[in-house]
Amino acid sequence: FSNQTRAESYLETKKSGYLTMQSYSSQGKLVRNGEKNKLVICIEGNIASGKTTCLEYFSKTSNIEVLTEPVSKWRNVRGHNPLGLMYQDPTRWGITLQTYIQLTMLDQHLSTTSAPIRMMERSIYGAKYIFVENLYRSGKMPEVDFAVLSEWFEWITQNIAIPVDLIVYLQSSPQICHERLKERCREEEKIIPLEYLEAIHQLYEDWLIKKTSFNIPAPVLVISADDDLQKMIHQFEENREKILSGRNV
Ligand SMILES: Nc1ncnc2c1ncn2[C@@H]1O[C@H](COP(=O)(O)OP(=O)(O)O)[C@@H](O)[C@H]1O
Ligand SMILES: O=c1ccn([C@H]2C[C@H](O)[C@@H](COP(=O)(O)O)O2)c(=O)[nH]1
Repeated sequence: FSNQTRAESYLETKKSGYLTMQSYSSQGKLVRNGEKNKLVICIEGNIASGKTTCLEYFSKTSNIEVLTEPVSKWRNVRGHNPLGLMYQDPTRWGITLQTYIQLTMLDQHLSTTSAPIRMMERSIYGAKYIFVENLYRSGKMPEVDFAVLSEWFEWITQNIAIPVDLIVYLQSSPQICHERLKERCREEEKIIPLEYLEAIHQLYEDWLIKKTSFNIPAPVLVISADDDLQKMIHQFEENREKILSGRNV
């Protein structure tokens, strides 16, 4: 079998219509059915930087489908709470949470939408390059767990097309995020110290501003996110054209 024939015969058997091999995938990756011409915008940023608030604002625009992070799944998978477990004991449960997050993010990237524009909260890339990386670098993820997660990530990104047209980076100071996080008062996050948000911030800056750490899958539009809600809405409006055209120029 050539790659294409093998994939097609597998998918014929699967009969899900979810993924298919199509000729326009020049790299021979599996691609989503019927999603070729749709724009994908990912909103990245620290915890409590205002991503959900941004998505909620744009959800009122017609022709946009908004996909918030499936945090409810991360807090309850068949009666278990991997998010809470990870914060209690990151060394033991980091891989459990991040494996599940990788799966749910992939599922969101591959889901089909009727709208021509899809706006997603974070991405499979952010989960790996920021959160997995942070667990590993801080010594809280054993090397074998990091290796297994990395193998999974590389297989997925090398074999499945996960197109992103624009990354909107909500750049915020860790202190402001910490204040907002405390106000939001999500039970599992009560133990998050400022240092954790500072580490996440640094990884985001290295990835999307300094561009020194990992591959960036799309152009980046930076929006300063420390302002109050009124000013944020003003900034969203100022950047509306760029965001919805999927271009940062
Ligand atoms: N610009 C803002 N100014 C003040 N509070 C904000 C602002 N944006 C969001 N919030 C509040 O901060 C908390 C975190 O915002 P949220 O949108 O949930 O962040 P994220 O999705 O990035 O974790 C929420 O309680 C939200 O109402
Ligand atoms: O890959 C990931 C993504 C997110 N998380 C954690 C961080 C927060 O506690 C929640 C939700 O993130 P928000 O930024 O508030 O949307 O999930 C993680 O540990 N790993």
